[in-house]
Amino acid sequence: MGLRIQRGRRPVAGSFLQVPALQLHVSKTAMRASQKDFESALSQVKLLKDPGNEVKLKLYALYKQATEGPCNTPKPGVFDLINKAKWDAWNALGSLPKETARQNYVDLVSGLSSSSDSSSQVKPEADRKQRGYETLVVTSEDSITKIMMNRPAKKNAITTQMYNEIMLALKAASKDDSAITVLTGNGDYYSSGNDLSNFTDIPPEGIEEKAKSSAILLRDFVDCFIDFPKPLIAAVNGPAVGISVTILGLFDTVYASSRATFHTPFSHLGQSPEGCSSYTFPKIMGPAKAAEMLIFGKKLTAAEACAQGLVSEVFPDSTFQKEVWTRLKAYSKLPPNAMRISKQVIRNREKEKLHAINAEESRVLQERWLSDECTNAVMNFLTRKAKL
Ligand SMILES: CCCCCCCCCCC/C=C/C(=O)SCCNC(=O)CCNC(=O)[C@H](O)C(C)(C)COP(=O)(O)OP(=O)(O)OC[C@H]1O[C@@H](n2cnc3c(N)ncnc32)[C@H](O)[C@@H]1OP(=O)(O)O
Repeated sequence: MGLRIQRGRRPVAGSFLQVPALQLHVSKTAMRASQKDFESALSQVKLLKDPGNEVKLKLYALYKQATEGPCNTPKPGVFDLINKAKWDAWNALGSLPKETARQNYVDLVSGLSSSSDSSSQVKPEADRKQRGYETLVVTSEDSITKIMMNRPAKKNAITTQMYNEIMLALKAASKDDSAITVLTGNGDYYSSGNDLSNFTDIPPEGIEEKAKSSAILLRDFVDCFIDFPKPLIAAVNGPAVGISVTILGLFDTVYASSRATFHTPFSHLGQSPEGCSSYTFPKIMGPAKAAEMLIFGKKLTAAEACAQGLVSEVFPDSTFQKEVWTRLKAYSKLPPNAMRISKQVIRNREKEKLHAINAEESRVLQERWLSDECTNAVMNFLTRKAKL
């Protein structure tokens, strides 16, 4: 039997970041005295830049308290992470009077507006930042588009939202005027791979439907790397796990910090290889070394990954950023059309094959996600019984 995490209510689409108070409408039960202020705060909040999940939870809780009074809905199940966090925040307000909650909401929004006004006097660096991404920081400078995974507190685990944002960023980078594109991570990890809480966001249609849509997402995600037309470089700033490792076989160059490790523990997770690694890894490092990684989950150091051809060059961690960016700035000055055409010559004859492999790996994984082996491994992580 597959993972059957029941959700009390229909899950909010996507991640919590897309959801909360920002989209709520004014309820008829809002208080008369400062209804205008409250309505104006509700409009204002939609214009603010993302205040972060913690503040959004506060806004959500105050809104609910102001419009409905004390928390009056059943506590969501333990795996219904998003709704449980929202419920906890609302419930924590206890019997706070509606009027006070409304006033607190207005005060909170007003505080956020003034801090966002002062930060809107942007520095030049902020200008280069592309807006609209919540899980990434995307910048374009010196003919380089840099896509940085930006969930450092979660080791840059890849949520559904992050998969979608990476696809958007790659599509934009393929059309912008940069010569090369770089993927990297913020914080101590490059990425811990698929965010295992993706398994808890089960729609009312059930786990099979979730597995089906996830296989489509995975396939589309990997297709973007297969089709990316410009030189694509990974700057692996720290440990890399799962899909963040497998897709490296689709990059043109991989630079690693001496602190990086490369780990694909698919069997441990009851899963199977993706990112075309079932084809690229044996080709890069030979079938025996690839099997140790992909079947037995052997973790490679940066030096080992370099010796086996997955990594182009390893830099000491202390000078990693400086050395890599100096190198990349030099490369980005090369004639962009020549680089793009060279990439096509190197990669194009494999493209059709890679798409077929991606489709097959995604199909196999769709079944794996419904297996007991996978269910148990994910549950063990989510209930804090196991880590890699
Ligand atoms: C029905 C099917 C739906 C599936 C949808 C799938 C979509 C496509 C999937 C494509 C296939 C991809 C496969 C993979 O990538 S497999 C690899 C998955 N990754 C892992 O198993 C890593 C799990 N994490 C860990 O083992 C440890 O966190 C780690 C060793 C990485 C770091 O340990 P450390 O002790 O240093 O740090 P913490 O564990 O305290 O981590 C800090 C916080 O970050 C959270 N975290 C880290 N990694 C993940 C993750 N991958 N998923 C979810 N959360 C993660 C961790 O829980 C901590 O959070 P808190 O501070 O809130 O406790």
